[in-house]
Amino acid sequence: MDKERKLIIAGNWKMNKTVAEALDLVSDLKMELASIKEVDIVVCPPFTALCEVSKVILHSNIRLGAQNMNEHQSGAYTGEIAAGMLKEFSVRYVILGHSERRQYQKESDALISKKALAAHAASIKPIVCVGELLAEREGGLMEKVLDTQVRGSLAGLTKQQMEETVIAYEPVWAIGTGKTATSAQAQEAHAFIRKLLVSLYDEATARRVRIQYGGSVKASNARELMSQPDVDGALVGGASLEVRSFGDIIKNSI
Ligand SMILES: O=C(CO)COP(=O)(O)O
Repeated sequence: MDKERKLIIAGNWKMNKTVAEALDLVSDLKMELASIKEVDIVVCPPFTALCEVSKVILHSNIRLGAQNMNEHQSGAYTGEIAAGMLKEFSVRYVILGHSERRQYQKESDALISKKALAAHAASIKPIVCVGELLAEREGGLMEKVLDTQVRGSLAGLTKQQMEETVIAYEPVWAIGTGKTATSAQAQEAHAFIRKLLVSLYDEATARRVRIQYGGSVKASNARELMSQPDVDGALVGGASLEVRSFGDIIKNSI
C-alpha cells in the first residue's frame, strides 16, 4: 500500500502476559515478522516484562513501547515509573492517556501533556490517545471532544516534538467491544485531527504526524482501515496478544 507516512502498528498488551508468556509471544513475532520493513512494529508489554522482552528484540525490526509513565523524573511517587527507567530497557515509545487510564485513573489532558513533555525530554516518543464515548458521538460531540483532548493533551509541544508524537484515535465505544469504527468514520475523525494540527502548528507539521486508529482492529478489517488516507497505523489491543492475529494485521496492512 502506498502511504504518505510510514505505517506504525503497535500492540497494547494491557494487563496481560507473564514474563514467560511475553517471551513466547515476542520470540514468535520476531520470527514471523522478520522480513517486514514497510511498517514500524511496536510491542507494549506490561512493565514487568519490558526487561526480558527488550533482550529478545534487540537487533530486530520490533521496537519496544511502555503503556504509561509518570511525569516526574524521580522522587517520592510510590508505585510509579519514570522515563529514565524505561530508557534502561531501550523503550522507544510510551502510550499516554489511554481511555482506560482516563477512566480508571482519572487522567486529565493537563496531566497527559506533562507526561508527553517528559517523554520527549527522555527521547521517548509518546503515543497519545484520544477518542469519544458512545454518548458523546450520539450527542454530536465527537469533534468537540477531540478538539479539547488534542489541544489539552498535546499542549506545549514544539513543532519538532509534535512531529515525533503519534496520536492514537480510539473511539471508546470501539475498544474491546468488537464494534470497529467503519473506515469512513475513522477517516473522518483522523482528517478532523489533522486539520486541527494544521491550525495549531502548520501544514507541513500536520502532514508528518502519524495518526493510528484503535478499537477492535482485526486481521479482517486492517486493510480497509489502513487504506484510508489519514489512517497511518493501528493501536491493537486484544488481537495483539497472539502471534497469528497480530502478524496478520501487519501483513494485511502492507
Ligand atoms: O484499547 C485498544 C488499544 O489501545 C484497543 O483494544 P481492542 O483492540 O481490544 O479493541
